[in-house]
Amino acid sequence: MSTPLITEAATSRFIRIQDAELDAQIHYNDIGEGTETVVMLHGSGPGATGWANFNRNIEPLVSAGYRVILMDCLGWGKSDPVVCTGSRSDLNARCLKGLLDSLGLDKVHIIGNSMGAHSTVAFALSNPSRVGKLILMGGGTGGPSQFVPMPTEGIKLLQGLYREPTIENLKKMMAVFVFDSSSLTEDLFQARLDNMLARRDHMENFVKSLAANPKQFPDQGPRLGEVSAQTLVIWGRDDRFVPMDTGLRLLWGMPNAELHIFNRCGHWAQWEHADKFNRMVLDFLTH
Ligand SMILES: O=C(O)/C=C/C(=O)/C=C/C=C(\O)C(=O)O
Repeated sequence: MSTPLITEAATSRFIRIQDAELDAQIHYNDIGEGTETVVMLHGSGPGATGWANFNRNIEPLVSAGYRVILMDCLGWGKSDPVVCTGSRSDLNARCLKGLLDSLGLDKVHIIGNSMGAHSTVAFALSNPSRVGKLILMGGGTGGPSQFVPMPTEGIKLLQGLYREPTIENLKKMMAVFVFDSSSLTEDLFQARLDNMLARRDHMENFVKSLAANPKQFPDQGPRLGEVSAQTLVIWGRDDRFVPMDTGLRLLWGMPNAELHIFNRCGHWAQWEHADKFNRMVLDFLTH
């Protein structure tokens, strides 16, 4: 049976999350009807959303029988604005818990990209019984690289773009974001710019958050050993945002992790190597 055309608009949903510390509206996309659910958490770039980060990865999972949920973190996309003065990884993890509680989902697999991967680890640490398998791409913990000065060139360009959201700064950032920047189309730049300019509050709040707390993604290294979930770590050899040796730290720290490094790949493995990435994810989830 063929999968009907999946669109952002048709799968767009909102939900209110309330707990002792949080009262906010979250936007998410809900696709497919499988008994097993895969949540995808996007990165922290300006204009990033679940849909923008993962649009090449949804259909294969839905066709294979999974329900897919893309959560827009607070401060991105159509979710509420926030100024985050503490750990953004923990904030995203709390939102995810609220979303899963509201949807009645007890246990999910999670794919996290960059900030999304840091947040996946934070969620697994605070809710170990609610995670199935984990896929971490270009992230999983903040903290230093052994080889590359921090902040990296990519993160400096990302922060510059938040401060001055222009097409020129977007193109400068995207040029080091992927290995082969000739794969980036004008349509992609425009969609990103539209996302950014549609939510200037998100852009301004990110800058305020950084000023209040420059370490938005704390080093979770000392606690990695507590994550017992089977984990596939995926990195680009040419990642200029979150260096590849962070992947090695995850591999050393997490008892059930394995690592795949793509050659000729930057910070966006799920997009730059989408077909192989999708095959690897399906294989990892089913075996
Ligand atoms: O500073 C960090 O450790 C994390 C950085 C990111 O999360 C950057 C992500 C960028 C994207 O995924 C994007 O689509 O712009």
